[in-house]
Amino acid sequence: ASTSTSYPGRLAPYPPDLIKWVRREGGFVHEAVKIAQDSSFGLGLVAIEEIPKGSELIVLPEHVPLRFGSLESEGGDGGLDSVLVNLARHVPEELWAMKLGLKLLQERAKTGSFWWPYISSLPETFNIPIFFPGEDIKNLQYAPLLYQVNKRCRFLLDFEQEVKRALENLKPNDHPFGGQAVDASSLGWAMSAVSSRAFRLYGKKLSGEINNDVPMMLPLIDMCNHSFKPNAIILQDQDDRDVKMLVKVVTETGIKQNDCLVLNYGCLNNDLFLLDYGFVIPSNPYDCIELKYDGALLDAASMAAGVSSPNFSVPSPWQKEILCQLKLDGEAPLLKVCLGGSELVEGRLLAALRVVLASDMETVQKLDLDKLKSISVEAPLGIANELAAFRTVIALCVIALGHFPTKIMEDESLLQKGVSDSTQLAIQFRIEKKSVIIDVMRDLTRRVKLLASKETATSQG
Ligand SMILES: C[S@@+](CC[C@H](N)C(=O)[O-])C[C@H]1O[C@@H](n2cnc3c(N)ncnc32)[C@H](O)[C@@H]1O
Repeated sequence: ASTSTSYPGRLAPYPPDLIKWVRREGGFVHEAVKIAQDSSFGLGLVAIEEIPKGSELIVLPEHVPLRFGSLESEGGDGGLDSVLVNLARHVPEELWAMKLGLKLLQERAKTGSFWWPYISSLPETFNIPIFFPGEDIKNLQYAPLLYQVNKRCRFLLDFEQEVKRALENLKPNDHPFGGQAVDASSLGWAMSAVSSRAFRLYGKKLSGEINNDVPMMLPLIDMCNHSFKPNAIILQDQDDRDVKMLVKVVTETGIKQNDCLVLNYGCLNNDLFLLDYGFVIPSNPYDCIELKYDGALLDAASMAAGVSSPNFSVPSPWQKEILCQLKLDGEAPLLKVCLGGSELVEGRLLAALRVVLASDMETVQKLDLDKLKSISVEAPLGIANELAAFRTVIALCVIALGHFPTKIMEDESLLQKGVSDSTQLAIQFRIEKKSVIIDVMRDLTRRVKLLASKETATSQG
């Protein structure tokens, strides 16, 4: 019970010891691995002694991970419920977490579930945007994320009705959730539990085929917090004795005493970290902002940047042709483009700017698209063209910054006053988005200065 007291806010006040459970089920847990309170990230796994690089930390036998079509013969009883399978068909692919969430809810409701030791130690609540008060959803101040949050909330409300209809006239024995009521809030709990803890790994799908993208919840392993500089990785291995797939966590670096064990959840932007996990990473190198490729907006930005008569709204036919190849024009275009992240300016946008701001068709057509898309290929259409393209992006950044109703300084002083957890997350999120824009502007300004000095040097020479 002494370790149980360090599980605040878990489904059961005193969940069973997860490490013991994994070992009892035939899994392996390194003796120096313990569950501990991580100062700011909830619970985490900690090494209580030094562990050398390449050591196995945790090995889960095949029947321990929880998947939609879990190997019932080993863990639970009976096959997958047909009501559950039918309900899962209503879940769009992008909300895959809800599908596995249905299975989680079923196991949560089942008396004596094989996974109860695991489920009872899951958080009782999740601080992610679908649960934010309306005011804090607005506080995010960033339209693409507001759109995603609203979409998920709407889905949960519709799905609640779908579930109610499916459960209406069922006999108690056929009820997939043991007769318990399921509403948008419990569905939201399950979707968040999965989105914040599941990993997509190799596994058998319901059809029996092996797939490398099967979402599963990995008891104990999912106590590892995230870092872009992980000291451990997940590996999958076949058991020596038979063909079962084991899931392992292995150290990637030597681990010092008292270090937390951290995995990389993925090179994700802050939108996904916030939506799925409920946290925001400061100075996240993968964070970016989304813009819509829009001729009128680009004309305005480019005029503000000093281009006398930009023609983004009415590109000439040869330019239009290239824009179609970039999927920025033509049938079913993909108009969402990004600034920031590892690319700085999304290749498709950069190529479009270079092409539409160029006047000489032949020079453009001599170059392949990959060169036009790459920021590391310097000024492929000449310095003046590159300067106009970069200045247009800087002006786009100014416009994008203007869409945020508050300045970073105001946000910071709000945070200092002390606010609720959800307000704090929303404010941190928008500070990071604005920082991305400012960083892009800073980088491009530096490039513009360098290019301008080269242009002067050339013209003087
Ligand atoms: C897979 S669980 C890890 C275990 C979790 N800390 C717990 O208490 O159960 C993922 C959750 O841990 C927290 N977390 C993990 N890494 C984090 C990080 N780098 N910054 C902030 N929170 C983090 C978030 O709440 C996230 O949703």
